[in-house]
Amino acid sequence: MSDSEPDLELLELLRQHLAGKPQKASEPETGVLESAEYVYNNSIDVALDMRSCKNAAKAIYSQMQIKSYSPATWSSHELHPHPSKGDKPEDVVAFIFAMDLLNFSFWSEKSEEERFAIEYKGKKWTGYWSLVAGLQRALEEGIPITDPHFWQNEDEFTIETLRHVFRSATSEQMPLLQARLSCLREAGQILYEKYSCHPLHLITTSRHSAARLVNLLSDTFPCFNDSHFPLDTPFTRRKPIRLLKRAQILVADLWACFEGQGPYGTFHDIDKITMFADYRIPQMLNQMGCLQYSPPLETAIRLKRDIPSGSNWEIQLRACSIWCVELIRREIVKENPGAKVNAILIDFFLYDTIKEMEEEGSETVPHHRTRSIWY
Ligand SMILES: Nc1nc2c(c(CN[C@H]3C=C[C@H](O)[C@@H]3O)cn2[C@@H]2O[C@H](COP(=O)(O)O)[C@@H](O)[C@H]2O)c(=O)[nH]1
Repeated sequence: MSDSEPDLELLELLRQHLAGKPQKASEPETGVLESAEYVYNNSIDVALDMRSCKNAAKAIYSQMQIKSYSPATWSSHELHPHPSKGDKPEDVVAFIFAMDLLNFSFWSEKSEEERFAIEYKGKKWTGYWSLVAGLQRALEEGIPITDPHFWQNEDEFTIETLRHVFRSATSEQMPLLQARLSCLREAGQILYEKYSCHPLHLITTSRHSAARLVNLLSDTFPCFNDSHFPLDTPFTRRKPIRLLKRAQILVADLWACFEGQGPYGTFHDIDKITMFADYRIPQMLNQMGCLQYSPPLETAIRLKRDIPSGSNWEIQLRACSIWCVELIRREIVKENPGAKVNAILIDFFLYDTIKEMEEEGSETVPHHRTRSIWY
């Protein structure tokens, strides 16, 4: 956490101490939506087309209804663990924590046949699903890849172990393998020091607040702290731009997996979670006409040029996408009072839809190329 940011937990404790009695401390906020709106209001390379957003809201909501999108959609994916599939809840929590520590940067410039892929259950899995398949396969092979004790064991858990866990069915290896090892090592050390070596204790510390858990993750684990002071940028604000993609998707995965219930899925403020700023949703929003690029940015994306992590373009792409999904969400709720829709379910729908389009080969503009551990 940067020095200029107040420690929300400390502020809460201070308030209660000064009051001499526990009082309802102000509910924590993640600051992501505020960051997104700020960047949107200062963007010159990314804009939102309001008519397309309005049309998208109608189309998205009707499709979500037809496909009955709900938190249960999460466990319907064959690779995701779930108590109904015989997995112990505590093991599911450990799986989701390990998965979202590593849930980044699977894109490849190779062809569909040559790109990094994991063979599991008789299928070749690519992208995000290669991560899930690799973790499931490792567990079946008796490698405790979701156990923070194992992550700290420098003799047993080496780069070779991780290479084996994510061994590819093609000549291309999983990207950023060393960075993934560092994420697990760091998280294992911090969990050991502060949370009795299990992510369960992080969740109980958050007292069923999604925002507090997101802040806890980004304040405690540097590899979850997806905040940036944009580089060459007109943004003059003092505070970092908070996007917190993997911290937020971790909370969302817990909420969706446990369907908003029980000790690990109940979050009274789950609607504070925004869309997860990755490389797929901006692509889908652009495909729907909602997100518009300046000519130089459009050219860079179409030519698949590297767009550096933390750069002005990249921050605008990700933050404006968060704001775009927020406007779509507001439009859906305005047109359908009482609709059971939040940014998480809209996001899940958009991700699944762009993946179907990728499968059908109907993407028209590529996703942007940024190689980073943040998404
Ligand atoms: N915003 C957003 N980003 C998501 C997901 C998911 C998968 N979530 C599942 C859970 C419930 C849903 O129904 C999904 O089936 C992965 N990603 C991100 O995308 C990138 C991987 O892309 P590709 O290489 O093409 O697979 C990478 O940054 C990864 O972190 C999502 O839902 N939303």
